[in-house]
Amino acid sequence: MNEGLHSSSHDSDGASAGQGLWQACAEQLAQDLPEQQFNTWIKPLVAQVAPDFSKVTLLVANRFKLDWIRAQYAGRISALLEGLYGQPVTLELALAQRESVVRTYVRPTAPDTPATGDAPSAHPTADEAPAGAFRTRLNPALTFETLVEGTANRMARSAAMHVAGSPGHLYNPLFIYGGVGLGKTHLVHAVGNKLLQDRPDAKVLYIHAEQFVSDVVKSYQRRTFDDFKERYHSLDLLLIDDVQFFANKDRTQEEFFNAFEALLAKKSHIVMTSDTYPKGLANIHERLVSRFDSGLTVAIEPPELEMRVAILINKARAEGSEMPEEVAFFVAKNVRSNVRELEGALRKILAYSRFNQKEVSIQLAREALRDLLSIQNRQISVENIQKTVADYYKIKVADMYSKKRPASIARPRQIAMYLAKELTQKSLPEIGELFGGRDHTTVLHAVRKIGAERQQLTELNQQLHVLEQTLKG
Ligand SMILES: Nc1ncnc2c1ncn2[C@@H]1O[C@H](COP(=O)(O)OP(=O)(O)OP(=O)(O)O)[C@@H](O)[C@H]1O
Repeated sequence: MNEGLHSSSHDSDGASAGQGLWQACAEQLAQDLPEQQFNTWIKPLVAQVAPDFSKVTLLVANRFKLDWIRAQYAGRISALLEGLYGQPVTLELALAQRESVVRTYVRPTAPDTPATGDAPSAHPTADEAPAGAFRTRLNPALTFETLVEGTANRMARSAAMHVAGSPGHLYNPLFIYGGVGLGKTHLVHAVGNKLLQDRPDAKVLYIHAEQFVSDVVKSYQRRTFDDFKERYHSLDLLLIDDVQFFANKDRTQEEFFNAFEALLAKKSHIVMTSDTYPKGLANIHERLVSRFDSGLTVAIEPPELEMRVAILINKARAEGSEMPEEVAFFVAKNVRSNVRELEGALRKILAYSRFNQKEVSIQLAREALRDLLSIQNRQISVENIQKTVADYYKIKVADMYSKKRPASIARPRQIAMYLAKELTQKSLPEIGELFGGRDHTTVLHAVRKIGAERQQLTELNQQLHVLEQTLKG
């Protein structure tokens, strides 16, 4: 399988070990990716591995491939290398001929342009895409089926589904905004994929705003504006990602305004994403901002705990692995910021599990994520215990202080008191105070009761174990 994989090292001593690291990574990718993807993008890569393994440089044949690998695979490769080696590995992508090293696995960076100028970006344009491969630029893997629903994205998702089902009617334009890695790109691809599934002849284009800027500049340079207009104005559905990148690009904004008006006039649909709501956009013409806001504007929020757990379990399954719920809970509790980070954590855990041939467990997750967890270096507080226990038993945090007595609430509360005594330096009266002003004897009773039951009941012991592991990070 690996005959086509090349590897070289900066010195001959490290050569075979370096080769081993890259080959192990590539073998994993060969298993994880569809064969065609692997053969097209990964197999031709030449790896240079630093003797101490701290850095892997992948040499890529051309700019287009480099951008694509950076966008699609760098995060995954990086996590795999790190998982295999057990320590951070810097990943770089460089052009093979010129060896000019390009920074990698970050989001596409904004072109370095003067405040009012438009300049071509590093993205390939539609004309440069390999024949047939990226006509719509849709990623077929990003569908509604693979997008986990939760409170955080419910409104955006249902509006997007509506648009995919009957484009050109309600919610035009649809403007989706939210922080990084929350699934905006995924959602817009899902709209395109769904529409194409129902109407394979529909003209759909997904484009990142930077690519649009680049297209505008190129058509100015080459005087091919008619082609440009023909391409954009004839679409049935335009999906445009990260429109905040239009800031200060005057000509681009003008062309986008024209395309926008043309598309709306012929009842084509426009779906846009941004990191902020329309009025929060800086350096974008007022007439454009008011157009952005003229359909439906919806936010995507950071996913809540249960959604994060569901995402982890689903994604692990999609990778052919089962992630036990308690492990997903542990990871979701510790990785909160966004879905991209959650995916990164999952990849690390799966790579670590495969490489060490160990089953996925909390202990393994803790080892695989040790850097991430040590950064957090969290101090265990009573509030944290109350929140974690409430999440775990699906009760409200407020019930930790309330006077309610049903067993479904009283028992988790006792468990939280027990953990507070066990994991913090607080005294019994202090803990009682933090549990809604309860007497210290109530706390003592809970501590003794749970401590004794833990010896008898395997299930309780197991639950406490999960909670302790989660809290200790
Ligand atoms: N609800 C979800 N269910 C499943 N996967 C999700 C969900 N939300 C996000 N993801 C995944 O998380 C990753 C990051 O999402 P995406 O690229 O869509 O984020 P984004 O909001 O566009 O971020 P950015 O602003 O950085 O471009 C993707 O791999 C996406 O498939």
